[in-house]
Amino acid sequence: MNRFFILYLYCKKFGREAGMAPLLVFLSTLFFSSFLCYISFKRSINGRSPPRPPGPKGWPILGNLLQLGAKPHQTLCALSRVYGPLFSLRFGSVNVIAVTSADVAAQFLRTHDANFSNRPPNSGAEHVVYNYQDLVFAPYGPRWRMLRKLCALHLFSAKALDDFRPVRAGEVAILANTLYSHAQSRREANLGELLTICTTNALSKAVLGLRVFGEAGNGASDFKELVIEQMRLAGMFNICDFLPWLRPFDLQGVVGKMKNVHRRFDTFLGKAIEEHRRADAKGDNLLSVLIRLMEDTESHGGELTNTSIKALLLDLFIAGTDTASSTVEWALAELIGHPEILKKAQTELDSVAGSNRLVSEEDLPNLPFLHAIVKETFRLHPSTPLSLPHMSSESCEVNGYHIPQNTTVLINIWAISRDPAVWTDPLEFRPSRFLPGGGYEHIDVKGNDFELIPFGAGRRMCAGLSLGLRMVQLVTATLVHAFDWALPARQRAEELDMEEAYGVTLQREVPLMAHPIPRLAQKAYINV
Ligand code: HEM
Repeated sequence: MNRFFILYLYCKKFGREAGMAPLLVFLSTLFFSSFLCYISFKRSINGRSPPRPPGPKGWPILGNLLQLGAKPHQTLCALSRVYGPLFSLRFGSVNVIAVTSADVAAQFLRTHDANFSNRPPNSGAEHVVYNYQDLVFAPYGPRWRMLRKLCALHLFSAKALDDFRPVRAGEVAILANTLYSHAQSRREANLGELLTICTTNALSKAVLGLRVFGEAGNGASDFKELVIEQMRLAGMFNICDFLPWLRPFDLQGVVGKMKNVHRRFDTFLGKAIEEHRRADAKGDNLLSVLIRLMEDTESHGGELTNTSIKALLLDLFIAGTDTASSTVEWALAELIGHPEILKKAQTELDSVAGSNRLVSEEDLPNLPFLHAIVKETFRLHPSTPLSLPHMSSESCEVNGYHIPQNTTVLINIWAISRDPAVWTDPLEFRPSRFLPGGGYEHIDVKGNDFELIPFGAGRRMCAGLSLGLRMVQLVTATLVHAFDWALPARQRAEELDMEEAYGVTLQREVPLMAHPIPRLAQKAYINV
């Protein structure tokens, strides 16, 4: 700015002395208008039109895709040490923003929540869940609202949770009984596998009125394979989602597999709907309720169709089973590695539930240390480390940066809950931090405290939070109360592998294998 002004004065002085009035007017005008242009340019850079967030340079065409590595949540956390808690990336032709601090996450999911309530397009939503007819990928609007309301009322409300309480108790008792027989025959248990069976059956009984794992003759084994295949596909990275001109080629064969899974799911769910219809949809499971509601078009404006019901059921199985079971598996692995914390939790459970029966949901309000263990597990091992992606509907300004329309936003839940600026000794498993006097007793997992958001936050936060949380608390409590745990021969607790494997949910790289050792009276395990 000073340079323009000095030049202007210089021109004025020497021009006048040389009798060059017309030239002087011309030059002064030129310099003055340049000066104004310069000012407005600087303003547009600094003020009105803010810059894009910083970020690593990418490759031509692919952008930063190749830099993500096998564990993108860890890579993005490392990049935030260089570029700060809000930085930009490019995945093929898609603009992406990564967020790694609680404050910035609150700006996206609270201050600008409405603008970020859509999900970016992806092949899974198109080919598996009936072309965005489901709840997880539905565009933010009336249909999404209707599906969310239906689930909130008939599956996740306090009344629905109470109605299905015996179902969860029954499945947890079957799990305890199975572990007891492992103990009797001195077999080690594959915890991940048994927990997936338990959570999926508890959900499928509430949703379809049947146990999809472990019962012959109802297509259950086919369904089991399907759930597993779908989870594998959901964890795969389809490069064509980011380079749309590659779509016709399906380079990784992902779309072909998705279509196959979709067809099989469709047949299974179509049959389930037919059977429920034949039985006049009299049951109290969610599918019966939805079929009854479908007849009453006024209640849903014609939006509830056979297809949207199937899409919703698919969502519930994909979103609601592995999330809960992997969290419990991590909790138990941490407890085996910290025997003094396991002991303290057992003492609390014994004092509330005794040793003649399994712990029940009615006991949960009296187990503060158990709740602290669950929170600490969600903090260190959030089951969806990058949450689900959000997308901006319009361009906007966040934290002084310009975010263009249709930008994908990845909230790194994993990095946020390990942020050393917020958490003391962030990598230590220390549940007592959530107890009174522990420094973090005010923090909850329900989307209000952005330092810990395993279920996300804002309008698109987890629809099944109430059920997921209840299930994780009950199953963890049961494993801790009913058994002591020993690792297979020669494996020492302090050497237990805690490596993560990235996928649709944050699984353990090495499945947790352990020997259950019953610690309650025998009758507690056989009353199934
Ligand atoms: C430990 C258990 C669970 C965890 C940690 C978890 C976590 C999450 C997260 C992080 C999201 C994305 C939120 C966002 O986009 O901001 C989500 C979405 C969702 N979850 Fe869960 N979840 C769990 C259990 C469940 C269960 C049991 C169900 C249903 C049976 C469920 C159904 C859903 C649905 C339908 C959505 C999409 C919501 C929408 O787009 O409006 N989740 N969950």
